[in-house]
Amino acid sequence: MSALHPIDALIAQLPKTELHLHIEGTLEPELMFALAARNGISLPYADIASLRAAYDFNNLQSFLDLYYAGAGVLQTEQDFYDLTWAYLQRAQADGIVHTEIFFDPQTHTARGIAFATVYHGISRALETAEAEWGMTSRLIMSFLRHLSEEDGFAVLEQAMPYLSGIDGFGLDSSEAGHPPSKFQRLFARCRELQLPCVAHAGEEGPAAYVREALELLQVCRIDHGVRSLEDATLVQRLAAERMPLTVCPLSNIKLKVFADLAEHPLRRMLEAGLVAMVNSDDPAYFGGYLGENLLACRRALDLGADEIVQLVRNSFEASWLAPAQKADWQRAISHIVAAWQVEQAL
Ligand SMILES: Nc1ncnc2[nH]cnc12
Ligand SMILES: [Zn+2]
Repeated sequence: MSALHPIDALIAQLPKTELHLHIEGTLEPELMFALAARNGISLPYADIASLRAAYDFNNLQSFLDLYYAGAGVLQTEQDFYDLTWAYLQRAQADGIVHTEIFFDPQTHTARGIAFATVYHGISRALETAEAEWGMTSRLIMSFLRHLSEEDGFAVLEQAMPYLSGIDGFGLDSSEAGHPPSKFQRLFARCRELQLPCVAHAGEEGPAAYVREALELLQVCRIDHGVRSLEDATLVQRLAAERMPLTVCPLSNIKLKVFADLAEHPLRRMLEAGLVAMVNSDDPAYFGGYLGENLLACRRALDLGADEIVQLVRNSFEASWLAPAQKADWQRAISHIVAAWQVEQAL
């Protein structure tokens, strides 16, 4: 067996935060089958291997079709708890100390599941992780952009009793043909509620959608944003504003945004001064959680320790942790890097 690469050892030791994770995208095939059995639902796959074999996507939409169908096994509050708890256990094993997760309530309310069922299941797991391990989290309610703005207003109304446990709003699902401008009034309402907004933009859609997300939705982070690189003026602006871009490398490869990880622009994004960091998006479908994304990028792009540390630091900077907590984690990173450097010098 070959020895662990020294930078991979550093990746394992660093405290990490994840800012772009769809909880429904953490539904592993094993849990999907277990919940289907528990709820008397039959899946159109003979077994786990044939389900996994279907995870061969051509683009975002081919993934979303499977992802929304898979979420159909989530019925009860306990199901949402079990889903979230399974992710949190993996996150803890991955060295994640803080996570900001998306949930897509419309995926569930459209099937007759109450908003409260979804919300309480997820929040109870997040509270348990904080009580048991001190893992902090934020919960981001995301609107489905393939649905109408009116539909978004309707789910926002259902969310109102739970707003104290919701930390921000997002925009996801099929990007092409559903520009941020479609949700300008909805996001204006979200901002009136004094909560931060983020949006998927520039994943499959053009750089112009990133501009719209900034200008029309006034987001404080761009999810993905990789196609921003097609517009040099936009890149300069994103860098000057220190606008975070929550990049998801393995997701981009599985959804064929880039042909190969070696062609991924992550390194170029850092070189351009962008506040980019690595996230897992829908790890059960894309073949890797956060640590695996970092390891795969390190290998494919030959990232050095400085770049890995920059990505991890960017993630804490862009998080919604309080400034004092961010400073504590940045100090912790400095200590770990210093100890790692001493070890390397021996
Ligand atoms: N990568 C992605 N892009 C857009 N919507 C999503 N919903 C879950 N994953 C997504
Ligand atoms: Zn996403």
